[in-house]
Amino acid sequence: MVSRGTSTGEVNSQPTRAGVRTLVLGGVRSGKSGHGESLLRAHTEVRYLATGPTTSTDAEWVARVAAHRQRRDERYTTLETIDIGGALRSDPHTPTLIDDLGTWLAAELDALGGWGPEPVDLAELRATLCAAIASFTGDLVIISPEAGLSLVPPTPAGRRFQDELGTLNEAVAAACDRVVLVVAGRVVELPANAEAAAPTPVTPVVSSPPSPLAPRPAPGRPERTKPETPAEPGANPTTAPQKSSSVDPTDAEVFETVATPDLGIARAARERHLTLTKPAGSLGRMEDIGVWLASCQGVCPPRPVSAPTVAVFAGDHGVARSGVSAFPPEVTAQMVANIAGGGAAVNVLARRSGATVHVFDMSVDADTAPDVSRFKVRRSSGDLTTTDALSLAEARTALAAGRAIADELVDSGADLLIGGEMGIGNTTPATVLIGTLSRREPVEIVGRGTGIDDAGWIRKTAAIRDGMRRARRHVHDPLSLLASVAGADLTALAGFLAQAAVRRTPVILDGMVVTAAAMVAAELAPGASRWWLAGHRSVEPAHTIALHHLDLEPVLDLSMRLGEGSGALAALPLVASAVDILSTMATFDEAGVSDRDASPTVTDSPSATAPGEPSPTAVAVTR
Ligand SMILES: O=C(O)c1ccc[n+]([C@@H]2O[C@H](COP(=O)([O-])O)[C@@H](O)[C@H]2O)c1
Ligand SMILES: Cc1cc2nc[nH]c2cc1C
Repeated sequence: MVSRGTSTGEVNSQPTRAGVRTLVLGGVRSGKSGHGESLLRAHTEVRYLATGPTTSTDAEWVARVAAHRQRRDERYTTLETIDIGGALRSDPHTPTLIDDLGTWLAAELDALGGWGPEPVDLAELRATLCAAIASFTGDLVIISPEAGLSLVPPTPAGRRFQDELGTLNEAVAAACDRVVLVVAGRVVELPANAEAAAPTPVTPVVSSPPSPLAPRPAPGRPERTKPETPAEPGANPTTAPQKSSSVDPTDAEVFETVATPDLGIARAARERHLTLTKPAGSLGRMEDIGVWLASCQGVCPPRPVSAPTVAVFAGDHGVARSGVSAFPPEVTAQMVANIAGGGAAVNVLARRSGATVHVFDMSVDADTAPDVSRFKVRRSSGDLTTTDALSLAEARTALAAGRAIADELVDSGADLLIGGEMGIGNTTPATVLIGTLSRREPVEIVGRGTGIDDAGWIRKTAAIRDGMRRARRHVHDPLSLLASVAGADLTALAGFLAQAAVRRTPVILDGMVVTAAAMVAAELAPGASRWWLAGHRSVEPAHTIALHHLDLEPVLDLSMRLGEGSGALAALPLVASAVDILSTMATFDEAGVSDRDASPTVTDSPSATAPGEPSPTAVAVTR
């Protein structure tokens, strides 16, 4: 199939460039600086090039500078300079924020005496700056005022500034990978050219909120977000799963707005916990889990979990041929047959909890049973070290398949979903995704997967390094990222996890591989992670980083590293118990048990005992 839109191929003429250069335009108080800072939030070290003076006799200016500084944290090193070209050239790697080009231009005009009637030629200055931007290799965010939307200024100096700034912005935009416009805190992606700006078949278009997790299309792709689907008439919008929509692959990466689990119900569940016959908080995290599930169901007390359902996404990966796993790729197809036959760990654990297991061959390098392969995208995904794992069209097909699977399972009554996976070599693409999105170094995050030895670990680290080098340029475009390195199984998983959230269905995440897909799903469908519970912490080092990135605390930490959905299933009995606690445990009133702080109230009876000796007949229990 021919892909549409952007290509995931090698488009950068400088193969060592890993960063993204973004020009953030906006008016005064538009939110442009805050948005620019959010783009660099994942970095532990950011250089801040302040183009304006940080001290002044102008108290209002000092207050503005202080407000900006307060928003930034200790990760920032500030360099006050107007030689921003020189600063970029002297360190072209460290993630850098330039704030902003307007003050830089004003300072340059000051220095050149450019405010007078004689025009000064800034072409060389612009070209030098743009060359420095073009050769910058790290993440770079440049803030600049969009002054062209105001009236033509009444003074020659004002007109000079507005004209020069417009010309400068256009030149800098051409040197950047992305350009966004911030208006009233809303971020609009500006397409690279007229062709890219042409209307896409997808409607409607709404501007996305300035969430740091909001999907950020690649340069040239308009931002597209579907509005939340209205609930069925009469249905409680939080208790009724959203209606299923058949997912067209051409539209696969566009998700409806994810609703928030019901906060009112969460509050009611928390209050109910206080009435149950136990000291407040004594069931620890089990209490939180019950509250979470009640808020997902939109009802308190929650209904028992009645149809937990596991979907195992299976696929082979070209990279597995390079000795990155302890097992040969043939094991994927063999294990798919084992799971379909009910003999794998996932089946055993599911039987214990009454869960149903489905296995889906997305990209196994062999023929599998027809019912298992009905969503199959291709035989084995490409080797991520040298080529795109999928074409963009295949990635869309896989994403749509994952979404359709979530829809099918929810429509057939699943009230809790578990994503699992099976695929020899899949910890390599999963680690590449986590490393890329969390901006970690490969050696920090490489684990031993199925149990590779030291030589295998070295090969795997090199493969992850190569994959991350290819993936980095797609860090702001989840679909391209999936196509570039994830493969069909992990892409389908991402679609499945995001769609479950759209359908307001709670999910227990499994190990590192599933959580890697979840990180991309959270980019595709901001807010989806509120519908997810982390079942366990796998021994893979990347898993801890992924959980931290998603702000999820695992239920179990049992040193597991199997995959298949096993860690999530190990947590399922606890989740079911957490629900039962809220729904079937007796309250203090029902059981006639005295609550804490039940202060004895002595009656007016003349026969009252001495203070401190309450008699059973004379004491009324208060709560
Ligand atoms: O998800 C995890 O935390 C996890 C950790 C280690 C191994 N796995 C499973 O092991 C397989 C991938 O391991 P490997 O060494 O072949 O990349 C794959 O089938 C996964 O289900 C999964
Ligand atoms: C046997 C086997 C079972 C698995 N289940 C998930 N990943 C696996 C990897 C292997 C090798």
